[in-house]
Amino acid sequence: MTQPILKLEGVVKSFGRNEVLRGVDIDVAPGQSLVVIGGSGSGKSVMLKNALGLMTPDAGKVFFDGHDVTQSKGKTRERMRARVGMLFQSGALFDSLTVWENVAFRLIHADGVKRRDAKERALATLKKVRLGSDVAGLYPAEISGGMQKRVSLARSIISEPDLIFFDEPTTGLDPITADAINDLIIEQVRSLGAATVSITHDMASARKIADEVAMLFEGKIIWRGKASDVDHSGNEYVDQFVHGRADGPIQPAI
Ligand SMILES: Nc1ncnc2c1ncn2[C@@H]1O[C@H](COP(=O)(O)OP(=O)(O)OP(=O)(O)O)[C@@H](O)[C@H]1O
Repeated sequence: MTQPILKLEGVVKSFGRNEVLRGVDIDVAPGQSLVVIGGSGSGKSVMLKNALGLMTPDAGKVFFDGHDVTQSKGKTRERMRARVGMLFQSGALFDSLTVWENVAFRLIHADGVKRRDAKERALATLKKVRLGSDVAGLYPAEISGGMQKRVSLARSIISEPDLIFFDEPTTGLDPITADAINDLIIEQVRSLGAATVSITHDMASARKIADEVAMLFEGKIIWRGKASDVDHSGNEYVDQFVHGRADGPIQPAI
């Protein structure tokens, strides 16, 4: 089997008595697209943060391209981050920077690329997500939510990463704009040949962008399979979730 680009092995994370992750095992092959589904508060973001190194697991391991990065800091972690892109929930753009400065942020501040060259690359990347140079000089507050997501997508792909994390990429968008974002994600991820790990509540998005779907429930991955099998998984938890039923083994989070 090909070496996974990302692998979580028995990852455990608690906050006080709240045992959020209770042994998460998951791996993603290069170029593959995995979508992790799960209810509100099930620990999807915590899982992502542990994978990215923004949180350290209490137990278990995180491997990036075969290297154990669980405890890595400094240069080793930076080397991993250089190969990873991230689209945060709500876009997380810097309000005080223009669109192109947001897109080029990593190039200027981490990679030491000259401002002029970084701008050129930012403009080329914005073009890939169908945003013209007229938008590049605007501030995030001056563009729509759908455009902000496109800017975030451009920012996540500018370094041509091998692995991209998408945290709720379609949240807050109408279904048509969400679908256009999904199309852009698929197009750009394919052209990079990157692997992706996405977390979402949006089943339309999951169905569209995933090769495989995994479900997180009570701190563990309880099902994993092809996206095309998600409607007949034979798992009552998955079934309840994908059909959005309040009745079933999963209790609504209210
Ligand atoms: N830094 C933190 N300190 C304490 N508790 C935290 C922290 N981060 C997350 N949690 C807790 O971990 C649990 C899982 O949260 P998480 O945000 O991962 O859920 P989620 O599945 O991403 O939810 P949603 O789909 O609603 O975004 C919650 O109970 C949350 O309160």
